[in-house]
Amino acid sequence: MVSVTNTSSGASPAISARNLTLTLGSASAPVDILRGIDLDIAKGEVVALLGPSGSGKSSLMAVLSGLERASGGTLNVAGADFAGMDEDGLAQARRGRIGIVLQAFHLLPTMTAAENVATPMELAGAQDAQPRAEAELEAVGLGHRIGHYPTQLSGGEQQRVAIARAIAPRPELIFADEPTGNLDVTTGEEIVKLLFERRTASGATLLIITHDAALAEKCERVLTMADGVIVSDTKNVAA
Ligand SMILES: Nc1ncnc2c1ncn2[C@@H]1O[C@H](COP(=O)(O)OP(=O)(O)OP(=O)(O)O)[C@@H](O)[C@H]1O
Repeated sequence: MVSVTNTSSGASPAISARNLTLTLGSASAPVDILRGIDLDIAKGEVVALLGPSGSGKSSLMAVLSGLERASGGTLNVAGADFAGMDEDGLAQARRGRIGIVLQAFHLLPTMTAAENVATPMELAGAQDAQPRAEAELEAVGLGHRIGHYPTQLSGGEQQRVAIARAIAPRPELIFADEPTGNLDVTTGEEIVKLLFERRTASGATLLIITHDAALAEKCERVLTMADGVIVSDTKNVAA
């Protein structure tokens, strides 16, 4: 891997965080999980987030994606002031702006593939949720599976549905937390290829947590965390 220390600062970043902190646990036993994150991610950047288990990767992603409120600092995501919002505000701000793909798929078992993809768009008020869901399922290679329920689909197929669900609303940002963690190596490689293809088609910014060095090499930029802070930030010249 050819890498250089990152020096870019996008004119209009997709994410801008300053001294971001997250403290959880109880009042008598607080745990400082994020300990001062400063980060700018430019629009359209593809960024890998690495680091040992427990270093705070998922916690950082939860805060940046609006699933968790920061305890301190400033955070602007896709033009919205996330640090100043309560949980309802964050839920509203996430809608349509942010797509999330997790290791464990998190599809709703009582809904078909098409319903899993269309429902979030319907909740956001999209009139064309159904045709968009079907088109995105087609694009991830599941056009023949739109009426199937998650239990009728393989792990790789379920993750394709989750990718379609994340991308169909045309979000500005996609967050993926170890999206291949529950898949075998070959299926995982197919899923990464698909995620990158769909990301390229949409132009969205992508932040992906991974333990896979080969996957990190495919990203333009690699952030490494340790003990609640970012300890390195490099650009992959070859990516
Ligand atoms: N609700 C919580 N209360 C207290 N500590 C927590 C809470 N949630 C997470 N932690 C702690 O925060 C630290 C960071 O966890 P996080 O899941 O963000 O790490 P990670 O780098 O994503 O790890 P992994 O690679 O294992 O998924 C861990 O030490 C974890 O135990």
